[in-house]
Amino acid sequence: MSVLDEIIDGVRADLAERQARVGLDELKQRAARVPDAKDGVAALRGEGVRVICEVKRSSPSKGALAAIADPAALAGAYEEGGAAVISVLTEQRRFGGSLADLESVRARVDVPVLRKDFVVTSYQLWEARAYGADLVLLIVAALEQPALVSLVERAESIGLTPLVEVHDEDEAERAVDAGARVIGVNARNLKTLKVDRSTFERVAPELPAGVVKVAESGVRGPHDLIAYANAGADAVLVGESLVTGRDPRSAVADLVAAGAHPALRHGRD
Ligand SMILES: O=C(O)c1ccccc1NCC(=O)[C@H](O)[C@H](O)COP(=O)(O)O
Repeated sequence: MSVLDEIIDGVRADLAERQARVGLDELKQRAARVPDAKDGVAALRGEGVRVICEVKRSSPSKGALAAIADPAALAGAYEEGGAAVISVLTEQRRFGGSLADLESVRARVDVPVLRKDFVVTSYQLWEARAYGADLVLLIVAALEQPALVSLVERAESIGLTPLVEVHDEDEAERAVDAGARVIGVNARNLKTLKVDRSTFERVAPELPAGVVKVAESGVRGPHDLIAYANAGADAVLVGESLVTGRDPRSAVADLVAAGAHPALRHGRD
């Protein structure tokens, strides 16, 4: 069984438990009380390379990364450093996240918030909205094409911007066919968990000009952001190097400054 399959088995078990506790109607009522979602596309497109900063406690590849006692404070530091979007991992078993993390981050920051999880049903989209997310991750490798298409449409219909994650050219084609407006190319191979930064430069040319292109994983500092930007990235998604470094606010500020350099504009759409 692959790591992805193992993670999804756990996600389905936890999901069944939550669905037994909170019905869909109750979730929708809660979502109706949350302010309208912010526009994820607008947040990720524009001058400079946008930086998506992740609240990441642990991971299947590295185990425990950081004891994040106050995810809202960390997200606040990211926002002060210039983050365009805050990504919150809500998967519990392998990443140590929760919907409570999402809710507390949402209450703290003004920038859009991404629910990063292994979404397999529309119930999880309603959860994302009910806990204040503006964007939601959909992983192509985790979904058959009809399910992907339906989740992209449902996410958009309830105001969420789907960030559709791919790992190769075939998945990129599926994401485009599903109507994704924001596509993330993840450099982390889900079978080996190894990061290969060249994945982005190989896959990104398959994506249409109008799509927002996000380079995910493996950003250790400004030099990696610059390399991704030169390969066409509109935004980068950064987790580990921010939660394991000493000063998240200044680390984000350094990334944002590197991404704002005028020379980078020539390599991007
Ligand atoms: O991080 C992992 O080990 C991992 C394993 C299996 C599926 C997903 C995984 N990570 C999710 C991510 O996509 C990253 O958290 C995100 O791109 C940030 O990457 P990094 O900056 O390298 O922490």
